[in-house]
Amino acid sequence: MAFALKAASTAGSASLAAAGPRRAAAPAAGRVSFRGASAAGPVVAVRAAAAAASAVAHDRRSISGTFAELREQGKTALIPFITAGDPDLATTAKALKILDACGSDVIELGVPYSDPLADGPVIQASATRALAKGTTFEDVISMVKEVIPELSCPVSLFTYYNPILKRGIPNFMTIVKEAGLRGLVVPDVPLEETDFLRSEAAKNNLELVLLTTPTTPNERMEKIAQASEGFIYLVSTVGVTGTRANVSGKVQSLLQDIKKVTEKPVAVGFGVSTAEHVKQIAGWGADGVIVGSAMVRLLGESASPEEGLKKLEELAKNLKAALE
Ligand SMILES: O=P(O)(O)OC[C@@H](O)[C@@H](O)c1c[nH]c2ccccc12
Repeated sequence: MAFALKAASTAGSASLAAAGPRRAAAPAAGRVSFRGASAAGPVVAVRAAAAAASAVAHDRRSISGTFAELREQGKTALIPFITAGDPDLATTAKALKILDACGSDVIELGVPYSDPLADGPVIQASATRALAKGTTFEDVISMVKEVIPELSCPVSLFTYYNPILKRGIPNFMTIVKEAGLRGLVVPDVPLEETDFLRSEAAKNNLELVLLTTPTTPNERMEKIAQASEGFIYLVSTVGVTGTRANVSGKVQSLLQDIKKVTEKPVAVGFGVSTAEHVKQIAGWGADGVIVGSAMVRLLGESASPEEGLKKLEELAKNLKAALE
């Protein structure tokens, strides 16, 4: 069982406002293979070549470099989140290429985990399916290692703390770096415990993204803003992930509060799913939008992987167009 152990030391994390409902660990079944994933088409190669050519001033493949370039262009980053292994790793590989080809600026790839914090029902169900397929951390890493060289945007790994602790922080960071990943989001690690994580990540050219929420006190938000790398993840609302009809109007003032204390880019996530949402958030001055559940649902709940990928492509194009 890859992810069944709980990290007792991280319980009661103060990084997020609310913890999601808990559920039982999913049984690991037969392994899946990502091999056989075909390239997403010529547009992928064209984009990768263009990215290589423009990687002069900024490190285009780092998260902060990507944001620096976008800021110069006055653009807002599109950051999709998908769960690795749902419906299977071959489809995840294709999804990464499609998201990249559609103009995603950073991709957050979630490692499926049995005891998540703040994952809403859509992402929980997706992780359960991925684990039931037997998806392990090692499988995710092997898939990523093959796919990342074909992408032009940086990929950040989203994982809970336990899979990191289990492997040992320095060892984990080496594995992640060697897979070509450029960032890490670890939602259940409190700020107070991030120093070692950040320094080990930095040794491996990985940026550690921290999260702030509407209930984070100002003083703490400032420390998070100082310590966060790549960008600051502004959680739009209290509660768990999942699509919502509207974006909380509080986001506008939260963005202003953060921007008073830092020049680092700020990306907004939780409940963001439509073209109207991303336009509104971009209009409020956010540097990026993170879209998880809406993408995850399309991939995991479509009649076939092909249909899921097609719908994913439509959504990504639609959101990207809204940000142009
Ligand atoms: O699903 P949403 O509402 O679009 O939110 C993004 C989110 O999925 C992703 O960043 C995420 C998935 N699980 C999380 C747990 C904590 C913080 C963030 C996350």
